[in-house]
Amino acid sequence: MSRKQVLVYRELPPAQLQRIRDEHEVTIANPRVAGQERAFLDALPTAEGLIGSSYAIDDLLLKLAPRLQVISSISVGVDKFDVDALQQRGITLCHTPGVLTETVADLLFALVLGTSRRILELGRYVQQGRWKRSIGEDLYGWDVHGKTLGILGYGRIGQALAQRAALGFRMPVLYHTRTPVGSGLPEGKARSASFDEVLQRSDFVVIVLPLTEQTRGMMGAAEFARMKPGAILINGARGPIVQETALLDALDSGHLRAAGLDVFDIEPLPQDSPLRDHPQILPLPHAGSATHETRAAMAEMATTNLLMALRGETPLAAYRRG
Ligand SMILES: NC(=O)C1=CN([C@@H]2O[C@H](COP(=O)(O)OP(=O)(O)OC[C@H]3O[C@@H](n4cnc5c(N)ncnc54)[C@H](OP(=O)(O)O)[C@@H]3O)[C@@H](O)[C@H]2O)C=CC1
Ligand SMILES: O=CC(=O)O
Repeated sequence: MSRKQVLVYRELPPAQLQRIRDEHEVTIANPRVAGQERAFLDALPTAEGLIGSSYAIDDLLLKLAPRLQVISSISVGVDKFDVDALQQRGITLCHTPGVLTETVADLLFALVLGTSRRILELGRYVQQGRWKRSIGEDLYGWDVHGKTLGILGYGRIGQALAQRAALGFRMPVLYHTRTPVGSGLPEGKARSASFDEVLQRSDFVVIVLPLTEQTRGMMGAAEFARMKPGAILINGARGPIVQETALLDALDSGHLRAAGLDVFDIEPLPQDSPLRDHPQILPLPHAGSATHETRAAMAEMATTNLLMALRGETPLAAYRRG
């Protein structure tokens, strides 16, 4: 089999890089790192395979890469890619579903606990030397067990989150999804509900949807107004699903109690963003899948996808719009 040109546009563990080098010629250039964008653009005209993530690959960029056969994303979400343009050009898009599901669900549940029990605020209180006597009501949190958890998007991660909530914390679960799906839980633990019912009845609304034309901006002022007073919003999906200004208004007015955000409209979050230091926001740096074990598994799966597709084999996970 002939060796092909592979452009690696995000860091890969050495073992995975070596697997690619064993079969192909490799160029490493991360366009998000200062000084590497030129090398990235220069490598596109000859690139036959691309592996990386977190960088928009649109039609304009694809025009610069006429030999491209495969893109392997080190992510499950594929919103950074112009999927229609890829399909028209016959380029295979691979991603990493499944290997990160449980890890992301763990982090989403950490945001549920962290917002309601005010973990960030209480930790800072101790670190700043302000803990001089037993804390009072002004620092109390709110119970999580027994509260209603609403999930927008009931796919792999949504269902893993529901298991934690329903079985571990006795939380009634309401879920909203596009295609009807069973709860996967014992009778009475979770049920499907309309978008409105999830908003109106849930104490926590967790977003685990893909970013698409239908979901972009889906949570705005009208949707926050329909949420229960004192409810908490968790966004573990993609920033642009939430209208950030409307969220700030809903928090500042006191209608929503708190928000746990792993994702933002612009990432990394700009230094002057009002979401960065907001007292009711628990912000994380898009860390859903960021454990040693899971990032290693994602890199391995993405590398396997790339190598299989370049050999003409069916990769472990090729993405096609349904
Ligand atoms: N914070 C982080 O670090 C991470 C974030 N993510 C985000 O989580 C998302 C979900 O991942 P995963 O669970 O593996 O994906 P899945 O494809 O398994 O689940 C997505 C679910 O959303 C549903 N859905 C899609 N569009 C709509 C809509 N318009 N209205 C209602 N439901 C809809 C899907 O239904 P249907 O079957 O009908 O399409 C499906 O049930 C990813 O796309 C990514 O954006 C993922 C990993 C890490
Ligand atoms: O956000 C991460 C992903 O895998 O998608």
